[in-house]
Amino acid sequence: MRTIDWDQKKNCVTIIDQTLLPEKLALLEIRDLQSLIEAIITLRVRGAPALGAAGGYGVALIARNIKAKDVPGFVKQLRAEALKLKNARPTAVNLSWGVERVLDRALDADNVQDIRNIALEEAKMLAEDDVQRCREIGMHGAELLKDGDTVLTHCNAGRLACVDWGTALGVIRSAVEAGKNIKVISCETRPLNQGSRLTAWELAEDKIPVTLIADDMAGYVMRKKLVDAVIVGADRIVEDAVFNKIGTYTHSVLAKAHGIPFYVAAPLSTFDFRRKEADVVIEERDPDELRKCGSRMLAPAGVPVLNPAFDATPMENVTALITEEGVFRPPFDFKAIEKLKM
Ligand SMILES: CSC[C@H]1O[C@H](OP(=O)(O)O)[C@H](O)[C@@H]1O
Repeated sequence: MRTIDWDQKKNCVTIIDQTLLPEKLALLEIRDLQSLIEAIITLRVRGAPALGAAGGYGVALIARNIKAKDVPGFVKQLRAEALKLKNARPTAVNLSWGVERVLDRALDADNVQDIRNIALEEAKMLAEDDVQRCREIGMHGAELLKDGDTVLTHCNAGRLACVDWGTALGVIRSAVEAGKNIKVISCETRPLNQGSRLTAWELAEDKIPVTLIADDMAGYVMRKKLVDAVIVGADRIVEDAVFNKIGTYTHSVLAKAHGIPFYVAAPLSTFDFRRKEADVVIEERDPDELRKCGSRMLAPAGVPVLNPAFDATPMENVTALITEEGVFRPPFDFKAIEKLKM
C-alpha cells in the first residue's frame, strides 16, 4: 500500500490517512483540490517527498476538474488553482517542485485533453521516480552503517513521508536488507508525534527493533553511548542549512558534542539552490497543537505559544548528505550537486 497513489479504477488519488495511525491504517480517496489541500494542511499526507507527489497528482486532479474548453481559459484557471496547492505548506520545497514539474510538462500540450492526460502521466512518473530515488538513497546510506549500529532518528522520514521506502528510514531498511542488524531510537517528535505514531509504527511493521524516547532524552542516550549515528530527513536543503522538523537542530548540536555522525538523507528534489537560510519561510502551526492532546488540555487555554514546524540546522553540523546520487561530505560543493539535478 503506497503512501500516495492514483487509483486507476476509481480515477482518484488515494493517500494513507496518517492522522489515524497508529491505531488505524486506512486509505482516503481524494477527488478535488480542496480535499487535497485539507489533507496536506492537516498532515493526513505529509513529508517532503510525499508532498512532491501530492503536488504532482494535485495538478492532475485540478486539470481533470476544470470545465473550461478553451486553452487560454483552461490554462489560466489551472495556474491559479496550482498556486493555491503550492501555498498549502511553505517550507518543504518538494510541494512546489512537484506542482511545477507536472505543470511545466503538461503545458507543453496544445489542447485541453492532452494537458489532462500528460499531467496524470507525469504525476505517475514523478511518483515512480520517488520510489527509485529512495531506494538509491537507501543503498548509498546503508554503506555508512555497520552491523550492530543503533541509529537515532527524529520525526518520520520513512515510507509514510515518501511514496514508498523512505529516506532516513530508507537507509535503515536498505542496511537491514543488506544483512546488517540495525536498531533504531525514535524520538517521539512533539507536538504531532510523527516519531511515536509513524516511525515506531513503520519499524514495528517491518520488525526492525525500535525504541521510543521523548525528544528531551536525546542527550541522555547519546551521553550513554547508545547512539552510533543520527539520520534525519529534510524538507528543504539550502547551501547554508538543512530545514527539517523542529528539534532536528538540537539533535545536531548534541551529536556534534558527542562526536556522533549526523546524516541527512534526502532526494535532490529537496535541494533549493536559489535560496539561503534567511530566505526560507518556516511554517508556524496552530498553537493548540501544543496546548492540547486530542480533547485533553495540556496548558491553560489561550496561553501564548510558539509552534514553528521546522528549524534550520547549519551545514557545519552535518556530517554528510545522503542522496540518490551518492553521499556528499563537507566542504559541500553545491554547484556540483546542482549539476546532478539538471
Ligand atoms: C522525508 S521528508 C520528511 C520530513 O517531513 C516532516 O515534516 P512533516 O511531518 O511536518 O511533513 C519532517 O520534517 C521529516 O523529516
